[in-house]
Amino acid sequence: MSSHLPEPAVASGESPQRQFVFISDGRLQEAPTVRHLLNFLSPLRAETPCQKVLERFLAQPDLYALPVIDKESRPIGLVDRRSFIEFFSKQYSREIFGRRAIVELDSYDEYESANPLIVEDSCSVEDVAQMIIDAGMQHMVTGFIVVSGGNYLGVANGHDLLNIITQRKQAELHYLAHYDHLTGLPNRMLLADRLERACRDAERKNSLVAVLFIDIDRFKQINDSLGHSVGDAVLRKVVERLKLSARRADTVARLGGDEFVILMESLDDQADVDLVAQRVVEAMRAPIEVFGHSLVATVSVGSSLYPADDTEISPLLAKADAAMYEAKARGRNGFRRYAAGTAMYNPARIALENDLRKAIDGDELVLFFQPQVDLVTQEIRGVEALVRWRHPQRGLVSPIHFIPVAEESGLIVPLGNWVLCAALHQLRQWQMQERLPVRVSINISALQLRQGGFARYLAEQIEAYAIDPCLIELELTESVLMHNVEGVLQTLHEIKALGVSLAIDDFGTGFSSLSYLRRFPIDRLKIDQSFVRDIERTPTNESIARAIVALANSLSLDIVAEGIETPAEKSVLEHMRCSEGQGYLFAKPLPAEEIVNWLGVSRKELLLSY
Ligand SMILES: Nc1nc2c(ncn2[C@@H]2O[C@@H]3COP(=O)(O)O[C@H]4[C@@H](O)[C@H](n5cnc6c(=O)[nH]c(N)nc65)O[C@@H]4COP(=O)(O)O[C@H]3[C@H]2O)c(=O)[nH]1
Repeated sequence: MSSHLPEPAVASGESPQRQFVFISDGRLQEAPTVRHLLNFLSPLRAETPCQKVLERFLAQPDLYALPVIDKESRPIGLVDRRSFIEFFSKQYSREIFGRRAIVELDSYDEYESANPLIVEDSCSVEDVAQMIIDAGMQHMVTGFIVVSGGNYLGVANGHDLLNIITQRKQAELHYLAHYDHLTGLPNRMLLADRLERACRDAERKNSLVAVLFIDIDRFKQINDSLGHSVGDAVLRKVVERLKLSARRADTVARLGGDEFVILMESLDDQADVDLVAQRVVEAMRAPIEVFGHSLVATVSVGSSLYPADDTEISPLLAKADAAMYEAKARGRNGFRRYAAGTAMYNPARIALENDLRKAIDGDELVLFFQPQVDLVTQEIRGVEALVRWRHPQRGLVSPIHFIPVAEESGLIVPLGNWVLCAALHQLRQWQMQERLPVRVSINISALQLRQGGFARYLAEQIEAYAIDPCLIELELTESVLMHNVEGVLQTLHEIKALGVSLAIDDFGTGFSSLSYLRRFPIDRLKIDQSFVRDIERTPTNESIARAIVALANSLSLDIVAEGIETPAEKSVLEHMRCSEGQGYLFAKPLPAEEIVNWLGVSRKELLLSY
């Protein structure tokens, strides 16, 4: 190792953090190593004359740094373009030092070389990301040297590293959002997606799609009497048998609890559905052996058919569910097809839907507001309106429980309209009291936006409540932008023309191309709270949040980080120049009157505490 070039930081692949898995399309893969990022770059040798180094930099303007190796091909340093060129730009330096070897340079004060990072090719990308964050991010720009057994292989650059980490994180989030943890089966969300695609295909090909709804008979008894671990083991065994009963191309999904669906695509004949349903019922008759117990877990199965029974996704599932209930009512352990006379019977769900309908018409819904604050000054910049349901029996119900029911039943449209009007009404109150002249963000669901005339409805409400439109922001999820692009684009332009701004909620979780950001008239990105959680000790979260902030800056978009719970999370985001934040650290969602108090009292405390 030369004494002239800086001491490199060498990282081996033996780090204990290497158990990461790469998840794509539901399959587990090995964690990628830096070998995936390798670019060959012919290195310099310690004795290379300075003039030659300068010539290489001039010939390749996109090189940030050049690696230096010794006679045994071991990296000994890195020549940083900026400091080297700055040094050489002085005419006298070129003349005096042009023919000297690079190793002789560091006796001169002007020359400062970058401290290189050298990593073994077996090192995981997560470990390298952590090292780069620990070292202060400069290697994101200069890149790092990759070695094998200490010998020079090539270099890798920070952009490729960030890309691969972002992709992995998105794949992990996609997996968590679309697959069931216990069984590894597609979950309700992925099923809905596949069902929608299958129906579109069927329409083109003039074929059929079937939904088999499967529920384990008396599963609750197994769980209650033998415990959850036995229950879980039974569920896994049931899944094995369902997979064996289904055709190869069918999707077996878990809706939750003991409910499963088999989605059968590209069918020509209802008889195929009956066959698979019978196979499922038969397959469950043999006892299941778990933890020394021999249990029989029979199932009830109901089916519905696209397009004969329904052409919409939710009713199609509901009809298969209703047929399954009929099979249960007829003594369980059997199969029923949906028919026109089948009672649409799912008591819990129907009760919730009915209650929600009444809640929208009555006065059980309330809006809470959560502050969005400037991370540097702690000034309030806006509030997000979040709906709550004060149920007479169940108490305060979280939107997590009733928004999905509202979406599936179409009740989200009247509910969303109620939220919009209530938020504008509140904004008007604050304006009149000269209390809170801040932006109010309102969540808008895809179905609402796709209703014809949404922009007109919005304009009418803005006029009715006499609100300055620049105080209104609509929050959309990435998925809203993915379907019917032209129609959505037009509506968004109409909304923007009113002077209302638009934000993308839960940004980064949508698994979508970023190119739409340029196409759609978006004003703000909200970094999803999953990237904010423990950001100070989770390198992937930090890299992604940093990438989102950089992306927002480069497209001149505003940015808010969601779900900030700790001073450490806030501090990391503040340092990466994320301008605004929202989260329990500042305030939980609060009723309208408490927000005003919060402004008066808590903000002073906030100012003192950070
Ligand atoms: N763990 C943690 N959570 C935090 C923190 N700060 C805020 N949150 C919660 O994160 C959620 C943020 O809202 P969202 O992403 O729009 O997610 C919302 C939104 O998708 C939906 N939602 C709520 N209100 C409406 C509405 O009026 N219309 C529509 N369409 N959806 C709504 O329900 C979701 C859940 O709402 P909430 O339960 O109010 O949950 C809120 C909020 O209470 C924090 O520091 N830590």
